[in-house]
Amino acid sequence: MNTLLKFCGMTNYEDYSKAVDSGVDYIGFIFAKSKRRVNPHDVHKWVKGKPKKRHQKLVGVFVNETIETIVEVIHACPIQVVQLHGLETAKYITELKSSLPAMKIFKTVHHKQSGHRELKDFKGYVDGYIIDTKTEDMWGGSGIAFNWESVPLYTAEAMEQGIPCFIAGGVKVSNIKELMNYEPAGIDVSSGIEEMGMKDERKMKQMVELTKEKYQAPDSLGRFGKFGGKYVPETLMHALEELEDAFEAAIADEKFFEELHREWERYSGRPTPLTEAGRLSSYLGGANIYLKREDLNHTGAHKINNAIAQALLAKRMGKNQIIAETGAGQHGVASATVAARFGLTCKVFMGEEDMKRQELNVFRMRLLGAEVIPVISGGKTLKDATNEAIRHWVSHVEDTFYLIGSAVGPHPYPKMVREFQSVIGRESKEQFIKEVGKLPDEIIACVGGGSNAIGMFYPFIEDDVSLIGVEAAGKGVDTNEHAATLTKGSVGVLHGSMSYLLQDEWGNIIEPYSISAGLDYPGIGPEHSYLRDQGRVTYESVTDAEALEALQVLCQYEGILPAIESAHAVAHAMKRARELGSDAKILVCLSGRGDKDVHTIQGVLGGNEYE
Ligand SMILES: O=C(O)c1ccccc1N[C@@H]1O[C@H](COP(=O)(O)O)[C@@H](O)[C@H]1O
Repeated sequence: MNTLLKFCGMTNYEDYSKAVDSGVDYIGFIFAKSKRRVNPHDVHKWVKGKPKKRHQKLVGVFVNETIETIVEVIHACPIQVVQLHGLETAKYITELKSSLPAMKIFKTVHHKQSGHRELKDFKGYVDGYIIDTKTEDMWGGSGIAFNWESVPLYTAEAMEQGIPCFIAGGVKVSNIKELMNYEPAGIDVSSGIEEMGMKDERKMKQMVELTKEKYQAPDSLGRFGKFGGKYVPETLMHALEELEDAFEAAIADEKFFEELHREWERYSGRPTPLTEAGRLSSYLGGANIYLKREDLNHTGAHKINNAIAQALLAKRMGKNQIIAETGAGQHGVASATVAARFGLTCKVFMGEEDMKRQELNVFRMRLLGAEVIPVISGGKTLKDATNEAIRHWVSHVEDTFYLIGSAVGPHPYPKMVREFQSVIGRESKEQFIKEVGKLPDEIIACVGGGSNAIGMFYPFIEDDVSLIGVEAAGKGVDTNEHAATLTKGSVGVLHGSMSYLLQDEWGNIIEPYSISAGLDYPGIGPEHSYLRDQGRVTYESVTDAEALEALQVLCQYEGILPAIESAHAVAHAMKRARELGSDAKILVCLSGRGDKDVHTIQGVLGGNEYE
């Protein structure tokens, strides 16, 4: 579990700059009476001189200050969190919030016997707590620790309120591990990172290292252990390097994210809701199921998250033509949509078999102005469409951006798609903690190439949560008609990266099968192969019949028609809900809606039983 870390009391540009470089989550400035007190105009200059990293938040610390002064400080420098370190009351906080409605407020509670009860007074008023030692003459920054045996009580109360609780007071490199045994959500340090009145770079780095259990994949070559990499013709190497540079520069650029978030919010409709499936859960009689509603995105699935981001990247790189491959048609529709939105031309490669299964989506892509190119090689499905798209890219690499729709392909695509789809997991985490007061026990997502799953899992990878990917078992994993790559496959190279594949003993791809076009892929994103081998994610499989049954149950108990792909995740969640007790909470990524599948479903179920 990752512990949040705050470094407080920066008094000069050098110290602030070291804190930014350390990667710490929160950086604090003292605006109260203290040897560390700073002037907001200096803070403004320092931050302008060295912008913070995207995930970092700047905190202003105040003690029993007037609201007018806090507002003045906030207008003078870019603070995102106000830390109230004195005797401020809930009434005072309400007034402060009416002057600064968007501001996050952390309240310090000074430790005393049963101090955790005091947190109840601030329930609903604040966004986080700091627990610190009070000495006779200092409100904070004393370097003195309190008895950490009380830490779990504070943490539990804050968890119940769905917000983090930081432990402060006398934390040093030498005792931080001891504190971490009490599992605080966050740690706040000021004097413990100082050496002769200045912040010490080495101490900061050590603290970050001691608190973060970092999941660091892929490596600089794009490898997730032995998986991933770049297995492409020489002609594409330069294009991939150029793409990697552009992607890394974009994700370090706040402006790129500002534009991306604006598009996600105002064009696609993010954040998507978290829906408690109450009737479904009661029907199953076990765990509570929650659905992350990616089906409510513009164009009906999670695919648009990544398509918007890659299209913005294409524009940034000055490439006006995009190409895409599609199986179910959802990524094709998403690509055609963003091409229209951003004024790009779009060619979509689609297997002829999939074109028949997804006739309406083909029409929709054409309506959106895209050219849909039928692929007639191989099984005429997603693998063949991807082959054809790569072939086209090789000969048009100068002005063409290949917008890959899943976490597959050569580096940097798996990392890039994970980054852009992680919005699913980040939002879910925040929503779940807010609504349920803790993290889910299990998270379930369907896996074809694996983009909705990795987007959902990645932000939870270091948390104590079970992660389950669900593959398509088609007519059964013991038949020849399935797409269960991780359950039945072996390691090989496909579409530019190493991963598990469905292949015969000579390395020829075995045609996959699933009722859902989106899961009908013989490979899987390399990170899923890695996570499976590491044992961090468990992969299960669900048959066509089980998925269709789950689809009907979700329709009838919740009024939600899922995509057949997503119904695989729902089917496994139904199994698990029955196995787990009623205290358990399951989060399912409902990756897309089923309108596109009505024709297929009707074909299997017949039209009459629902009259
Ligand atoms: O650090 C200060 O000078 C300070 C002054 C007034 C209020 C709060 C202050 N700092 C807070 O104290 C703790 C950490 O202290 P330490 O690690 O024991 O030195 C932290 O919450 C700071 O925000």
